[in-house]
Amino acid sequence: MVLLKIDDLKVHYPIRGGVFKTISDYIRAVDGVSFELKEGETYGLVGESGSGKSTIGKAILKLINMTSGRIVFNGQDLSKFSFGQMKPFRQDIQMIFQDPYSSLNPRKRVADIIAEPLRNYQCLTVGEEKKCVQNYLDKVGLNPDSMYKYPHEFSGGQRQRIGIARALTLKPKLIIADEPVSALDVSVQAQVLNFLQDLQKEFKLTYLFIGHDLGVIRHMCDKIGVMYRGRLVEEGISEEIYENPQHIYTKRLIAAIPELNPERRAQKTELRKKIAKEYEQLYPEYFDEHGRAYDLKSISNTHRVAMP
Ligand SMILES: Nc1ncnc2c1ncn2[C@@H]1O[C@H](COP(=O)(O)OP(=O)(O)OP(=O)(O)O)[C@@H](O)[C@H]1O
Repeated sequence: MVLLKIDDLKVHYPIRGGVFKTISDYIRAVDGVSFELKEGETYGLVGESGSGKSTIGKAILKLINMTSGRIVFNGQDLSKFSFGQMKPFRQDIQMIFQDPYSSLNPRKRVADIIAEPLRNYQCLTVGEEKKCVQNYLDKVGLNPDSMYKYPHEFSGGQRQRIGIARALTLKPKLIIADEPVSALDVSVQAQVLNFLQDLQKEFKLTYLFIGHDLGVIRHMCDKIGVMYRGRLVEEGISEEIYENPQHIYTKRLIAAIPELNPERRAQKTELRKKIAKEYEQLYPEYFDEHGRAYDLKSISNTHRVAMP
């Protein structure tokens, strides 16, 4: 069964510009993206920084307003609802954020951080709430007695587990994991990824997994959608995308994965150079006069459209 269907989603952010510094332009952060996500599946959205991945996650939760398109979750068209009307659906859709250092309120104890969603949606007694928090701490592999500690008393990986526990308390159907391991040490990344897979089986979760590391995405996802400058340029079964990439940007992503085998390393470096050249020829407007690629987040000129 299809749990989430995104249909021709557009999110254009107004930006200030022009002589009078009024809002005159838009950044087409997401520009006509469609894909669907089946129950129990993990769908990976991959793409370079600024390609619009997080914007899709935020639009699903109505944290930002979409410009046009449809987002259908569990048979309900979310695009019709206001931020307030989304409340019942927020139980079913939770988000895990990229940075475990800034996504947890440093002034709140872990018990309050994890219990916050419960307090918004359920009326539990103090005892029930405590039991629930301890249960979820245990589920994410943390000591239940640590519920009275503050976030700074935990490591990055442990903090991400606290964020995961918070996301799980309302028993969601869909979890949007926005680069959940990119801020973590490589040694901790694998632990958290495997742990997310275990939770998926236990809680029958569906993941929309956002990332830019194709190695991680391949490990986690059944299907991959490759985002490029606000558009979905390629989509397919993970292995197929990996074995036979079609779009030049997907080829670049795959060529960027480090090669451990010393014999194949030289081959890969050559391939990387060849693809870089092909890319530059296809998109000369994305490079400066020295052949350096522009940073998408800082210029975004290619996203701009004049206001009608
Ligand atoms: N609130 C905002 N106002 C204006 N522009 C924004 C806003 N948020 C994002 N953008 C722009 O929209 C584009 C897409 O941003 P987004 O954060 O969705 O990309 P991303 O692929 O998730 O990047 P990253 O991997 O770095 O998180 C970028 O050009 C960004 O600068």
